[in-house]
Amino acid sequence: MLTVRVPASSANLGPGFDSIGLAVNLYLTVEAERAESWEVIPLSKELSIFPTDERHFIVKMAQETAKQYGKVMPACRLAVSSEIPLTRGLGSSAAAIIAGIELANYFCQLNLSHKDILDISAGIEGHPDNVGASIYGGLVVGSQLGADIDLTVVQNVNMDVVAVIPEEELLTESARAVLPDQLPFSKAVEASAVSNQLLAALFTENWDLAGKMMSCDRFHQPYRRGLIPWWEDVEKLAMEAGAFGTALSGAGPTILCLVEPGKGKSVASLLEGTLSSMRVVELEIDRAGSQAFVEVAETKKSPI
Ligand SMILES: Nc1ncnc2c1ncn2[C@@H]1O[C@H](COP(=O)(O)OP(=O)(O)OP(=O)(O)O)[C@@H](O)[C@H]1O
Ligand SMILES: N[C@@H](CCO)C(=O)O
Repeated sequence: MLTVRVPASSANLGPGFDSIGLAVNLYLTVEAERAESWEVIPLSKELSIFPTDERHFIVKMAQETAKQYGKVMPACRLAVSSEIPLTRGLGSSAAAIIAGIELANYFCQLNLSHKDILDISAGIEGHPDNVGASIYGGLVVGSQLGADIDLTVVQNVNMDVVAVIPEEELLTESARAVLPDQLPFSKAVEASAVSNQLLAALFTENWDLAGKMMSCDRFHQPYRRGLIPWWEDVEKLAMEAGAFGTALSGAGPTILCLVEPGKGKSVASLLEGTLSSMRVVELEIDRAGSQAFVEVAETKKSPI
């Protein structure tokens, strides 16, 4: 029995569009064993909308990966559970892609490195922000220039994280459809400077400056505001509650609130009191990234 556990991720942190990602402690878990034919058993209610045979997205990802390496993915029985809400901007699709790749890696003995998994998954997603964070954990900064992908993993960044997760879903595809094809040169220069400044501020723990930069994004947030009518209200409440910055989590509609270390609980409880129609979740940064374990005894798991 193979168990794969992949963390959720919040992409962009505002201005780091398609580049910055943060792994957080909500997990997609897949238990897999060889079987006569494909069977996918959803253990979380939200996952029961998906096909239970080889049309399942995770199966397709496994099969596609195996094929890339000239192998055939053997049929398996998968038990899938997830704490990652779907289509809310917390990287559910990235986690599912990585789970599929991990299955192929084990059952087809592909011996893939983290970088191989990054190259395959970013190739599928089109950007390395969510997949990078889910593979490596921590805060990642990625660049994807054609097929050339580079990623820096930063583990010693410390801040508290609160996510405001609404009932409404928003497909990444729809949130990307409102973005412009081009940015004027002067705007692109500003957008790049804001993103650079955000990272410098986070790394030097200049929280006020980091928060300011999160609100100065030029790449995507101005275009996506119209999709999320309550965004401004949540932003205002979060800042009043003590967050140093807020941003759309990935393509939204979840709002990510970043908070100075130690203050996350109080921000979360203040927001919970005022935002009764949304889930307010205090999260931690996941530092381990994607993990695959083979069951060697009833209760003992060994990392592969
Ligand atoms: N556990 C899963 N099993 C099967 N399919 C999944 C699973 N998780 C995600 N998906 C697929 O990914 C889609 C959601 O991807 P989408 O990119 O729209 O949102 P997201 O990844 O949750 O958010 P974001 O990319 O903004 O962080 C789902 O509608 C479904 O098709
Ligand atoms: N960087 C991506 C994340 C969602 O896949 C976006 O904002 O569209």
